[in-house]
Amino acid sequence: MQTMAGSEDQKFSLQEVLDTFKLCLSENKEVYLEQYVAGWRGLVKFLNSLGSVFGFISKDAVSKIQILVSYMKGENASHYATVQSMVKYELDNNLVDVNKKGSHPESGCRTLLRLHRALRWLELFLDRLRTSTEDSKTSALCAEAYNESLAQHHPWMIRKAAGMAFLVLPGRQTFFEVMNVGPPEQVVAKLGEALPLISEVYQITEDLYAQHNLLDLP
Ligand SMILES: CCCCCCCCCCCCC/C=C/[C@@H](O)[C@H](COP(=O)(O)O)NC(=O)CCCCCCCCCCCCCCC
Repeated sequence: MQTMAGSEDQKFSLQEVLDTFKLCLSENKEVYLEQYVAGWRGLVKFLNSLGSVFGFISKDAVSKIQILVSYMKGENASHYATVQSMVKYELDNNLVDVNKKGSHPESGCRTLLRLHRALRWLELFLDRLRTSTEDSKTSALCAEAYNESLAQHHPWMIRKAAGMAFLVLPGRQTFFEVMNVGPPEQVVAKLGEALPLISEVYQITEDLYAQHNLLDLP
């Protein structure tokens, strides 16, 4: 049963997500897995607060978060401190299916890649929200961001389902309210603060994956 504290816990705040992405990078620009995952947990909260139509999306995100957490808590936990150490460890030990699915269908590398691609969608979507006007349609902003990013990795069925979910997104005003940061000007300012952080985490991961030829992991 859901307790009061439990439902409080479910409340999204953009600030909280911003904070976790801030804490994501180490001094030498490695990406801490724990904070990365925490950032996604916050985003999933947001998605859940928008209603059950988005359940199939948040379910997939949660299952990927869980896979990563199980590595982070597993016997090789020390190798799963940062994205960099995870990539090195899994590659050095042949724990990644590189060309087609085989004995490691749920490697940390391929799992994180799915979230990484979704982070690009987030970056594009938040930037559109930030520069949107009162009469902008969130569904259109979301669809544009999706088509430019994640959609290219999704089969037709998923694209169709995603497109239908976007249509029932709340309007800009409600959307901004759910972010819990105050009036629209403040939301826009917060988004301006969050975006460079998200972009940096995205770019560092992208470069790392490119360097190791991991951008097309099955
Ligand atoms: C606010 C609107 C939210 C719209 C979310 C846009 C993303 C649409 C993604 C549709 C994914 C459908 C579910 C299935 C996906 C998987 O097939 C597919 C491939 O995985 P596989 O290789 O293991 O099979 N998975 C993925 O691509 C990972 C998708 C992860 C999506 C996470 C989305 C979280 C959204 C958080 C919204 C936060 C908004 C914040 C505003 C302040």
